[in-house]
Amino acid sequence: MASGPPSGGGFLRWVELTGAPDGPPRYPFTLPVVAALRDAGRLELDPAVTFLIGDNGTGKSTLIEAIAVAAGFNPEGGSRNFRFATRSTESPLGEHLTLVRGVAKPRTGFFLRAESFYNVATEIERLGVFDGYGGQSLHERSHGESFLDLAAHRFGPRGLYLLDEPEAALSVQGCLALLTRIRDLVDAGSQFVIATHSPILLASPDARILQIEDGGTIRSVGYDEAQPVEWTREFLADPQRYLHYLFADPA
Ligand SMILES: Nc1ncnc2c1ncn2[C@@H]1O[C@H](COP(=O)(O)OP(=O)(O)OP(=O)(O)O)[C@@H](O)[C@H]1O
Repeated sequence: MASGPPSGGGFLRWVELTGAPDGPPRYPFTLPVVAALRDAGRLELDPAVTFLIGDNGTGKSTLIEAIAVAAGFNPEGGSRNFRFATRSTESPLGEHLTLVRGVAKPRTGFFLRAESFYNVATEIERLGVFDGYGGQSLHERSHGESFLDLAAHRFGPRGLYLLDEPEAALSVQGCLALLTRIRDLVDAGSQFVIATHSPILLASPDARILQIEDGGTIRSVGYDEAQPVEWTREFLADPQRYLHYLFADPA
């Protein structure tokens, strides 16, 4: 591991929303977070690690997919060389985003979507490129093992990594392993943008945490005020009290 503070890659500096398709507004241009992005003018990214957090349905996947498409990744995930499509459901948001890039270019990169990772594993099998992924078909590994294989073997220095809920398959130990791997890759000049609900991943040192709030506003928050951290802490401090209220018969 390198000494000193993590530097990150700084490949993507910020994201701007420029325009919208003609005609009546449709998904994703109807999402409050998209309107908030337009009003804000730009979404500043950290040179090392940026998290997107927010409740279910606030638009984190939509945003990260659009950033991935604008950065040249396959909307279903994979490296920039992947061009397979099992079902075209990507939104047109990526075509309307402008990515303002830093001076350095990433040497490699990957877009990981937990929900379509099965299709990425199938594509890796079809291409027969197991060596870069730990030497074994990812279909022969558990869901969590395959995510960790990917991070350990396919992710490398000076990479741009866009991850959508990578914790979906991971145990607490798995999240801690990924946290360590992210830290090492940041020290080796990589940049991450990660949509997550995981209070463990959010502990990534010096990360920028962008929280999508009610009404779609995007606010930069500290670790302790990040919703997944605050609410998980409150629940774990007294689970019985929460269950009492949750299961109470409505009066
Ligand atoms: N292809 C689509 N067509 C229409 N609406 C969509 C489409 N995909 C997503 N949506 C809607 O857009 C909203 C944001 O979805 P998105 O998946 O981006 O949320 P999210 O913040 O990633 O949620 P989660 O935390 O549950 O993964 C949701 O209300 C969803 O129903």
